[in-house]
This record gives sequence, C-alpha cells and structure tokens, in this order.
Amino acid sequence: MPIQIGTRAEPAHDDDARRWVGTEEPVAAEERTEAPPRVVMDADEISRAIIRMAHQVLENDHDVPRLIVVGLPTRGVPLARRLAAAMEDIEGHTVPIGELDVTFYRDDLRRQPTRSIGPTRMPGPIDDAVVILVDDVLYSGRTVSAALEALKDIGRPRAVRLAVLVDRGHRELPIRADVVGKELATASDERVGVQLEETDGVTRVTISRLRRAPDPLP
Ligand SMILES: O=P(O)(O)OC[C@H]1O[C@H](OP(=O)(O)OP(=O)(O)O)[C@H](O)[C@@H]1O
Ligand SMILES: O=c1cc[nH]c(=O)[nH]1
Repeated sequence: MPIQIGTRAEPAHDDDARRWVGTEEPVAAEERTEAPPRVVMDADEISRAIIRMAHQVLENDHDVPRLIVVGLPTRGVPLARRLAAAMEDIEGHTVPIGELDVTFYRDDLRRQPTRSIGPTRMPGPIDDAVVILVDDVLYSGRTVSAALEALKDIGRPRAVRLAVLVDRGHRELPIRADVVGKELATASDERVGVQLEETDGVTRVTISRLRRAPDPLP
C-alpha cells in the first residue's frame, strides 16, 4: 500500500519567487550574482555515472530482498528514477521508488530560503527494507541529515545508504555517501549546479563561482 504525505502546492523550484522563513537576512550577498557556469559533466557522462552507480548499489546490497530507491527533491527525485531504471536494466525486475520531502526536518530552516513543501511518497512500508537515498549534490550534509530524521517518522529501515551524483566536499556533519557519481574538488565560493532534462530541459553539471554583489552606494 503506497504511503503518501503532503502534496506539492506549486512548482518545486522557483528561484525568483523563493519565500523566506524567520527574521534573519534571507540570502548571503555573495549568492546574488554568479560568473558564467563551467560544464563539468555532460548528459553522456551523467548517464554513464548513473549506470556505474546502479552497479555499485546492487553490488553493495546484492542479497537484500527489499531495496527502495528514494529521491530527495528537487533533482534527487528524477535521479532516483534514472538510478532505479538502470538497476532494473541490470537486474531485470522492478525497483520500487519513493520520494522524501525533508523541508520541515532541516536544522537550518530559519536560515535557508524555503521552497514549497513537496510530497513524501513511499511505495510501501520501509520497515526492514534497505533504503537508498538519492540526491544530486552532497555538500554540507544537512539535507541528508534532515532526510534521516524524516525517515525515522516513517519507519525503521534495515539500513539506509546514500547515493549522490556529485560529492563536492565541505561537509559540516559526519555524513558520507556510499555511492558517488563524481567527486568534484570545489572551493567554498563555488556552486555546483545539476540540471536534468526532467526539471530543467537540459542535462549537465556545472560549477560557477559566486561573486559578492557590490555594496550599495552610501
Ligand atoms: O549537503 P547540503 O549542503 O544539504 O547541499 C545539498 C543539497 O543542496 C541542494 O538542494 P537545495 O536545498 O538547494 O534545493 P533543490 O534541490 O530544490 O535545488 C541539492 O539538491 C542537495 O539536496
Ligand atoms: O554547490 C552546491 C551546494 C549545495 N547544493 C547544490 O546544489 N550545489
């Protein structure tokens, strides 16, 4: 029996229309403008990385009776679908997919721009299943930490693994990925952008350097 919590009320990602929570300054000045992005993975490289990741996931948990692949919005959800499809190609049977909205579990909810609350859907009980969390980028680790909290409210998986397309370093919490598509050495003033056909109309990974917006005139 599928489990569903919440519904998406409006588009999941709308940078221009982001709403803010709390009273703190909503955005760091250096995030306001960006230099042109440099492409570090194209669509073919991303496809190959996902196939590699699928093999690794299956190798790590080859004897598990129940695997559930769970995407973290926004782009973790289409990535989870792609990963599950690659796993199905290898294994020849259906791989159940879920999606997990972590917004209310974030420890930085008051500091971060929020997007609309998305749905949480599981293909069935997660108890005793191995859950493969899927996200596009692993950075501070706070999204994954929130995902682990959110999962606790749904059930008690036998194990939780983490698969990310890009690990860009700069962790703030003791979290690591089990399966990584590509490790990117990045500076803290850079931003990794994952774009996928399903959400962005183009598939690629870029790095851009964030530039400090000029101070306002006195
Ligand atoms: O390790 P972290 O520091 O948590 O960063 C990684 C998260 O940041 C991005 O999500 P974001 O919150 O920007 O939302 P989006 O997926 O909707 O773009 C990305 O998709 C990861 O989920
Ligand atoms: O560079 C980053 C950092 C966090 N989340 C992203 O999507 N990219």
